Amino acid sequence: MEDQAHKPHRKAKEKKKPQGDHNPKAFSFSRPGKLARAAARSHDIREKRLHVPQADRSPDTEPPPRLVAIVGPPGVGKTTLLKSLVKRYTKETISDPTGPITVVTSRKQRLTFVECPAELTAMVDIAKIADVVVLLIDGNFGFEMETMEFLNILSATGMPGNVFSVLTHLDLFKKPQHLKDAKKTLKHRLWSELYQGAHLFYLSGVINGRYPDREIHNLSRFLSVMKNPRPLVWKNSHSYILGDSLRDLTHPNQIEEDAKCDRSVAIYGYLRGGVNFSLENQKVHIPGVGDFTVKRCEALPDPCPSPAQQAAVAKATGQTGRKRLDEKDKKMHAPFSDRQGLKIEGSAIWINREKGFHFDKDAPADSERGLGEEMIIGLQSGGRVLGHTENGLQLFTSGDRIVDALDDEAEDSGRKSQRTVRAMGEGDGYDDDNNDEFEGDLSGDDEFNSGDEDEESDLKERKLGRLFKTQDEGEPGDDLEFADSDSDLGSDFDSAAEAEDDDDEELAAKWRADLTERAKGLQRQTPSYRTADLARLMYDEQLTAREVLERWKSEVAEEEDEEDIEADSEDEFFDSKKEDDNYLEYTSVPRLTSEDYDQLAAKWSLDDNVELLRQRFTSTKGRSENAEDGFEGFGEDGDEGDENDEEIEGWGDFEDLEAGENETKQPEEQAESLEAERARNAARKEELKQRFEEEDREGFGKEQPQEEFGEDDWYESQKANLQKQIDINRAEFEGLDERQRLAVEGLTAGKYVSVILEKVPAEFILNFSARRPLIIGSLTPLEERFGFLQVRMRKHRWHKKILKNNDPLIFSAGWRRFQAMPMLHSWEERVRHRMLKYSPEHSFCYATFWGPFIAPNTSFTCFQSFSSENPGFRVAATGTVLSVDQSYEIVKKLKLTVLRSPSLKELP
Ligand SMILES: Nc1nc2c(ncn2[C@@H]2O[C@H](COP(=O)(O)OP(=O)(O)OP(=O)(O)O)[C@@H](O)[C@H]2O)c(=O)[nH]1
Repeated sequence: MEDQAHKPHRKAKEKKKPQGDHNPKAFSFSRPGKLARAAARSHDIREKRLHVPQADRSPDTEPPPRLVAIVGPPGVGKTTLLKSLVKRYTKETISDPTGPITVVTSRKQRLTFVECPAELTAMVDIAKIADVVVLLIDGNFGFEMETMEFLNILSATGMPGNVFSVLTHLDLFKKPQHLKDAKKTLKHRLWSELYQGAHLFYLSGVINGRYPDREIHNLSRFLSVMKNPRPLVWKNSHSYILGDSLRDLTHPNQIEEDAKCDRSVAIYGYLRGGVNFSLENQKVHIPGVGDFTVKRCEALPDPCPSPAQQAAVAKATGQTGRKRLDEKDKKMHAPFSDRQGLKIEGSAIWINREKGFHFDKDAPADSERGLGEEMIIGLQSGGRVLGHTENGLQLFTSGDRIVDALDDEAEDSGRKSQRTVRAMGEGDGYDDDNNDEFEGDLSGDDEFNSGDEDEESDLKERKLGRLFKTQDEGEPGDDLEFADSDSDLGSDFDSAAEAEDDDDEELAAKWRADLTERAKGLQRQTPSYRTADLARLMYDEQLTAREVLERWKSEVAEEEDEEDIEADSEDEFFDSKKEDDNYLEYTSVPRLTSEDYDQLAAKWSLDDNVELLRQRFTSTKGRSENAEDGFEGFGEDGDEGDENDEEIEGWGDFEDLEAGENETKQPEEQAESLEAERARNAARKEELKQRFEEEDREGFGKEQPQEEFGEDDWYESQKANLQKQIDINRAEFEGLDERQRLAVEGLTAGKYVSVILEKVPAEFILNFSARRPLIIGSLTPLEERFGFLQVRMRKHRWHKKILKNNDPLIFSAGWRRFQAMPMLHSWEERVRHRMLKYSPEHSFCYATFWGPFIAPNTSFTCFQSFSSENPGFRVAATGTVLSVDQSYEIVKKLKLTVLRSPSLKELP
């Protein structure tokens, strides 16, 4: 056979030779858009972490229970939710929860629930202390004024890390589609108020006076597992207590003699916040009551310890503790509340169900029993508590028997119809027809057509926007109106308010008269020294030394003003006052007499001296030949010469002058004093060196390697530094015994304490209601003083009225709520503050008022009235404190501010 002809092999494809350095496809992305988004997101997440590092002030021991505030409009279901949550955590039923209720929720965690009444004062106070906010919204009605007010107060005072919103009354929707729509709209509205993705829970219907267990379980899981949010600056720099019980310690005889006598009061509660609380003489403020000095503060045993805490105690004392959080471990502390028929007053009468008192009720009847035991057995007969007796309870012999006192609650299955809400005031732009229509829509009226887009959008608009309708037209616009004279203030504002204005004018005039006196007094006491002004004047070549000092102390103001300003009595307000003999010791500026001025003038007239002084500030060229002087920082370049000596001499002279010595010295004397000065400096340097060496032994002064930090490393290193300081502080206290430590360090957060206050007005006790939060907030030394505060504030866009200059406003700043009359002004051309007649409509303005000091950068909210009869949005303005001082300059007339320049030119 002939060889079979094979099909020839196909020629292999020639491989493409790589043409460039790399394959461009290998380095491209399949979906660049997605990648960009992913990169942006991971960058965002990284950036989020980078807050200004904050010292972790959480206590070493058990932290205080987290404070969960339940907030919402009246009748929205706050009490129902509180009861449901307490039942969920403790398996106990509280018929009338009042005041803070602390419950153990897990092995290490406890929560304190507090219901915030729908009063503005309570909402303002609670916003300052809440760690977690549960915001109740009637899903059937929509957002109400209280909800929006509270959210705005929260954002102004500092939003806590966790705000959970809960929609109630959802069972009142008849059609599922309406329910779905309402949920969706409310969710989006809430997200725009809080943040995208804010948690929203739904509670539908009330069974036996509580919300359905499954839904409560869901909410409670979130409450239990939430993370520790970043503490707010205000809370981290103050300590505070939310009082959960109160006792009047005043002797009964004293009250009998005079019912209105000042009381001694003990308030109990968990200590919270970032700073320690002194055992004695701690200055505190109770919102709504006033400032007090704590007589004594004592740490008490924790009435509601967490299982972990109990286990730790058991371990320390040698007893074996339980490992699991079983039913018996579930605890509650609610002294103000009525628990299962037993009212507990104060912490003195404390009955613990598990461990309070044990007796055998089945013991033979003839066995000896105390009176208390017999009463309890009587109550317990048949296993029923008061109100559960079959025959009912008869209070008076002739009275009816109350049989179903508690049955109402058991059968409470919620409302059958939509709840009525706070009515809007007249003129808010809604007629009744609209309201009716709206209610009908929401409660599932048959006419509602979910498919009709127009109507749907109408629903949304009405539901969300009806309470916050834009202001009427014709209100003053954005243009700023300046106050040119007193008569301008209020003259052309509102004809309807004219009569009121007249009164205001009178009051304002009176107030201003007082103010002038006060300002004078203050000016005399504590002149305001601003270093920025001093620096500006010092470098003004046209001024002599004397003029600089005088100007700085504002002495020239009076002379110049006399020429330029009309002789208006009120203008005295802007005059600076000459310094007086009441020169307070705490001023940091040396006192100079007129003799000193002459000496200084003589000295400064020499060009050399001026030049030398200039060098001091503008170059590092200085002395260095005498390293033993201890002034190494001034010059490293080794320039030697007489000039430097003179320079030092010059400073020596200045110091001598302070001591009152004559400036004109003989050269020998000068040389001598120079030697003495050097010797002194050498001694000081030696002492410093020794001190450093001592610290060096502990590794403090060691040469720190100059590290190059990356972005993250730098952040971490700052945090590590803070932690190091905390560790040093802790180590410092560790050597002390317990009592000493308490006396020096004070009580740390997490302790259950009693605070004893004296001279508390009787009205506090007489009008006390456990439903309102009782807060004790510590004050820093600055916050005890009064003076002028300069703030930047903005009228809230939902507040209907614009704010008028000098009109009283209620401020909520720090712990305090106080009324003040802010003088509104603008910061013109960065040179002067000029008074305004009214607040600008949509932008910030400045305001200055007399009030209690507060640290700059603290934010505040303002209200015209707290009254709930006041329809509309009550938050009038929000802002931040810029500075505090004893006097400020605000000009009223433009003339005042331009006049100075010609007089400056005349100066030599
Ligand atoms: N149908 C229905 N009724 C509810 C719902 N939530 C609460 N209620 C009822 O509304 C009434 C008022 O509830 P509360 O819990 O007392 O409301 P509150 O917010 O504590 O009221 P104030 O303390 O007066 O501010 C009670 O009768 C509840 O049964 C709900 O989701 N659906």
